[in-house]
Amino acid sequence: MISLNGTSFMNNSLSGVSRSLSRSQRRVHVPVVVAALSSNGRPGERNATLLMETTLKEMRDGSSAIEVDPKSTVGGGVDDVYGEDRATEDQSITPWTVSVASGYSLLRDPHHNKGLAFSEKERDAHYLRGLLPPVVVAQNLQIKKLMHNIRQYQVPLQRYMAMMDIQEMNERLFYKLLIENVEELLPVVYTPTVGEACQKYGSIFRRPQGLFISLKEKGKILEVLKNWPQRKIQVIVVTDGERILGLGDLGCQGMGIPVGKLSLYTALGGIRPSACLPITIDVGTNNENLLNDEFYIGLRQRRATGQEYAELLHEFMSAVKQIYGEKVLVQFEDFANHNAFDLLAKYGSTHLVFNDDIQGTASVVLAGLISALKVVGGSLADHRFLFLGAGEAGTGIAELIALEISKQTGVPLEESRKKVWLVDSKGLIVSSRMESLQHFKKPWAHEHEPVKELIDAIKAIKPTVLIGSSGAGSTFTKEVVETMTSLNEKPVILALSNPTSQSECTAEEAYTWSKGRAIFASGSPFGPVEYDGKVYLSGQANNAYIFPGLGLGLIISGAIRVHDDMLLAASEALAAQVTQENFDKGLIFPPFANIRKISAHIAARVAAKAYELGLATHLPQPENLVAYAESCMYSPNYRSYR
Ligand SMILES: O=C([O-])CC(=O)C(=O)O
Ligand SMILES: [Mg+2]
Repeated sequence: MISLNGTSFMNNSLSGVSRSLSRSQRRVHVPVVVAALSSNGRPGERNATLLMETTLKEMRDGSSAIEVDPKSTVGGGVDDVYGEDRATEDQSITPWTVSVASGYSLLRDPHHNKGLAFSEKERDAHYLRGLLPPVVVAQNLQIKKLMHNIRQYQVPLQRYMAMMDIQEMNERLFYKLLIENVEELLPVVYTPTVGEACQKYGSIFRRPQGLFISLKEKGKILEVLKNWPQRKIQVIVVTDGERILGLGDLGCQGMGIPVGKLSLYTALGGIRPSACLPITIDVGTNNENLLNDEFYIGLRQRRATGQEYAELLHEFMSAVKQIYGEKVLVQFEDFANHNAFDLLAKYGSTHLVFNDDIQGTASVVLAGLISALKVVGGSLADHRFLFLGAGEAGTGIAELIALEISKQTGVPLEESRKKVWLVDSKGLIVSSRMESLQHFKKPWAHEHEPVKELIDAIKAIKPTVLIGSSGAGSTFTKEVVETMTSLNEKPVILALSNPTSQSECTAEEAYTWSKGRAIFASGSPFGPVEYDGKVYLSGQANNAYIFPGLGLGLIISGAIRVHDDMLLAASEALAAQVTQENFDKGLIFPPFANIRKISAHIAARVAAKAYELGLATHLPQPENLVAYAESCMYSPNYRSYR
């Protein structure tokens, strides 16, 4: 018996656990939790807030509050126990955790709460009697009710807030809702609404999500990471908020992005939620509006740069590897160009890192192009590509196109790059500008006389494919689209900038101005367009197709590095999922409704590449990687608590 503040604590539950565990179960890392009992030791009066220091420390290694019926976990749900080298879920290990929660706190624990779906037996076993009204409802009915409620909100931000409330209240319900209504809810929890949520994050802020690491935490980042309740992290999405979508510097309020991206890692890629960690690094903001906004939640100072910035990021990257090991995937998201390329180059050879805006966008767009060519004809090498925007997305896509052309034709990369031209704010990137170009633009400085305007670059280069990646809205004007249409029977036009307000043109503009001839896709979603009596659908060329499956592939193979060939493999896997039926509707991407299947195929191809390149550590390689990827996916169905 241990005494703390005059209250007695006994570790009855703990000994119960030890007795119940088989030897194989003990072999895995079972989080040891000592339930705090009141002086009379009646478990009904357990109070999770009275846990001892040491217990809390152990809980940080990944504990939960509920003993789960193993029969109810098939297909996922083992988010409390983990093996050493397993994928996202471990079905070979009987899940086992110890209850530390009172019924009251159970209802407030989003990882385990089931609301009205707690069965009669569970209500008895977990001290829930009286805390819920008598009715017991199925998860499907809860979904039906919530969808009905969400549809009542006309304002997208209200829908976003409703979804965040559900996520904070009942995690499994949130994910089931999202998975089963993905096409309707993706624009709510993700692009475009998440952009508005970040802009207003200070005002709508209720409960913190994710981990905030600011300059104040310099020298203490390892300790900060230890404050996060889960230790077995598989994916981190981190931003410093400097370039949130096409909305610019939103400082600390960029947190909405890692939170949104990670909810897609789970919903679309099946990574269990407890293995996902959203992080915002706050080094200040140069956004005057935010600095003067009384509701701003971040550091009220201008951005740290140079050595101060590099040191904080380095401490972060080192701490992450120290605490989570070398197989944790760190996804850089929405960093400004000048840092994004440097971070990827600096940590690409020592950490499992991935930049979604450079590599994820590149991979999804390459997939779109591979499938567009089935409609337009020719091989990649037969086409000419012109970009508006030469930042992370533009140069990232350009490079992947060139790599794929070289792979297909065997010509050197330098030659393949000549098929690709980029326009930035100063005009066409040409060799006479070489001296003043940022390093990531230099490979694209081809021989040509200077051209200032996009429209003149189109007339000079005569591209077959036009890609917008500048973050500046309404730049594909009527004249731009008409010129592309005069040059091509089926011009491929991709307006990638996000959110909707920053899109280079709308779907309606693309179809109307091209007289229905454009092959169009956009970064933010657009609804169907009717032109001349025909309905045109447009795909969403968004990295959400790629990163969840890519992440799953890296995790199941235990990959230790991301390699360009994995991005090419992901593109090919995605393109292979586009059916004739999709093409007939004008789509060059498959519908998001099938995204979990798509992610499994992407994961399988990425994992296969990891094995082929010797970058996988989970050996032996599973025979059927698609089936294996599917079997590792988190299921949001409720588990039964004994
Ligand atoms: O978040 C999105 O929708 C796509 C993306 O990475 C960006 O625009 O930065
Ligand atoms: Mg992004």
